[in-house]
Amino acid sequence: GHHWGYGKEDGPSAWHRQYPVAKGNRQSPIDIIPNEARRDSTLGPIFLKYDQCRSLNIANNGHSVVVEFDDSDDRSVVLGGPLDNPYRLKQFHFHWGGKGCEGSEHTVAGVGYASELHVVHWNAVKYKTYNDAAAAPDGLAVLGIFLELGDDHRWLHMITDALYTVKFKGSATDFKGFNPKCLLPSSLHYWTYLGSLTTPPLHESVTWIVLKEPIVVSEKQLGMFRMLQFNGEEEDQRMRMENNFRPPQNLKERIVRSSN
Ligand SMILES: CCN[C@H]1CN(CCOC)S(=O)(=O)c2sc(S(N)(=O)=O)cc21
Ligand SMILES: [Zn+2]
Repeated sequence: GHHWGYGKEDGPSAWHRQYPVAKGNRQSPIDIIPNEARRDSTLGPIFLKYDQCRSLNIANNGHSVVVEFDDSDDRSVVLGGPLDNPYRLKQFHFHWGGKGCEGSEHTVAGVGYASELHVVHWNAVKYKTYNDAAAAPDGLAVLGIFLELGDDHRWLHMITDALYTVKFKGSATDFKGFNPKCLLPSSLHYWTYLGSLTTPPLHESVTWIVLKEPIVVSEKQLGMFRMLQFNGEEEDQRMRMENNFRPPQNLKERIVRSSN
């Protein structure tokens, strides 16, 4: 059927037709205004237990490039902060702009970053399957990490070197031994709020944990993501994968909390 995308006809402003929750009360991303975030002393630090994580593959799903993990046990989890129990690492992926344009989904006081990394975790304590969790109000916890342009990132090449193997939608290749810990900034201070998936089906199932400190990558490294294509290898129309971000949505009756 007519699939959603990021173009003029099938992009974020059209998603509400097939996914009415797009106009819901806890949609993501949002513009985060630091001065209006509530500093909450009951908010403890987050802990990322990734040392036993097992990456499986890297894939192009026609919307982004995704690295998936073995989530058959609690070997790699995020816990603490706003979370009532550990959430299991499932995958990470990116959103980015066109050359020289902003491409993050969350913005900070109206300012976007070049890109945004999402590390997706699910509540396997309360839900039997990932699919169930993805549709439940406390089902997912996504860590958002901003990417700003500067020097080369010393570990991102492990991902950009693999991008040529997943150029087209529907391609996937083995990607073992990658630990997302190497993509974290030095500080784990964060903002947190209740939101949604930023792509269809836009389920309002995400506790967002957005790190305040960006990581730095080079324009050259980020440019490698733009070699990816939205289309499959067999499709005539070649569409460069870029600007795969949803703009900020209405905060409605929500508050953003800030870790200390
Ligand atoms: C292209 C499809 N993207 C989604 C696929 N999934 C949802 C459905 O799964 C059963 S998901 O849970 O892996 C996530 S997380 C995520 S974001 N940008 O908010 O972090 C988007 C999606
Ligand atoms: Zn995302």
